[in-house]
Amino acid sequence: MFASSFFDVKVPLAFRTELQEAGWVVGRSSVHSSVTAADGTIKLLIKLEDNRLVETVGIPVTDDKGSVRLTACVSSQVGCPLRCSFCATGKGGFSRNLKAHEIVEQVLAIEEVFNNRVTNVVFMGMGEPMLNLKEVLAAHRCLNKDVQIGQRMMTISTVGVPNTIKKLASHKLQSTLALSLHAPNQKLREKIVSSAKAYPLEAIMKDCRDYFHETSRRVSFEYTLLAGVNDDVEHAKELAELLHKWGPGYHVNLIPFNPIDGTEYKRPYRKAISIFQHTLESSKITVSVRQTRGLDASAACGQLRNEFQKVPLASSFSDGIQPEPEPESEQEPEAAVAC
Ligand SMILES: C[S@@+](CC[C@H](N)C(=O)[O-])C[C@H]1O[C@@H](n2cnc3c(N)ncnc32)[C@H](O)[C@@H]1O
Ligand code: SF4
Repeated sequence: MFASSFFDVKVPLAFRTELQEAGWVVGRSSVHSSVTAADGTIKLLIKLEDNRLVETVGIPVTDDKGSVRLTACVSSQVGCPLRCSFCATGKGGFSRNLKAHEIVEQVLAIEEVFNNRVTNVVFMGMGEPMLNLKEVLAAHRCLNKDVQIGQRMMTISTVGVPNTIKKLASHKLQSTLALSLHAPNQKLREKIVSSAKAYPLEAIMKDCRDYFHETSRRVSFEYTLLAGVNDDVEHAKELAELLHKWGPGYHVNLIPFNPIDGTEYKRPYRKAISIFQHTLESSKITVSVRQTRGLDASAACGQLRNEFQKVPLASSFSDGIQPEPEPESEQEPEAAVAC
């Protein structure tokens, strides 16, 4: 689709020289394949120099005035070692960290494919950015200084790795921190997120509060809604209480579960999503619901790569969590989302 040397063409010489002096071979990634949705969202499988594959998603959104925002959702690792119970990337296992230039290349690939400038970058693709913080920070610097993407237009998403939020805060970036919470209490979080035991909720909330105080950038909490597991009104009320205890400066982004192979989790019905949202809003919490995008095939993060690499999946449910029977409703669950 584009030449393997696109990195050489787009990235300023100074940064390339810096990388090459550090011993990195750059400009080797290429597009292996892509899936295009009716709404214009494109998911790319990027082939790295060692033939490993990572996913990158380009999401174009046109606002009321007709201007297009193009968001690149980039991967920071090949796979992920943290194995959250609902995530296809985690189920596919972990191979290695990405180098900074491999992250930057994903953004350039999206620009190439869309023939347009990327305006926003979210580190929400495959992998845990905080386990690869040095390279993520180097990529962030290059994207900001050389590819000219504003720091405020970038978001770093983490499920929480001890001591890394403080480290990120010390860099005083003007970027948003997104914390993947998924539960309003420690007990439930441990069932959904296998790494939760190592970083108790209280400590996470304290570090997020400090991040807000040090950077003045709001923290966004990602909450993947799993039917019958964490989507009850009581969970929403408990979440609102938790955020008020540690706020202000918080926002909640609800992500309806995107079905993947190898789990029994289900996507909540629209009505349940809307009740959860309104419960938070009536407690004065600002909320967004991740929009449905058109990539219904292999849309969940990591799923397309797993299909191509025929990755054997780790076992399904985390201990003790069982979905409730589907509610009787005439409404269908929403279609799958991208990224
Ligand atoms: C793929 S992770 C990458 C960034 C980081 N590792 C994290 O967990 O925040 C980005 C977001 O995707 C969400 N996610 C992963 N698999 C999902 C699925 N099957 N359905 C909905 N959201 C999912 C995660 O909860 C997380 O908030
Ligand atoms: S949700 Fe994030 S941390 Fe969890 S397995 Fe997936 S990529 Fe890793």
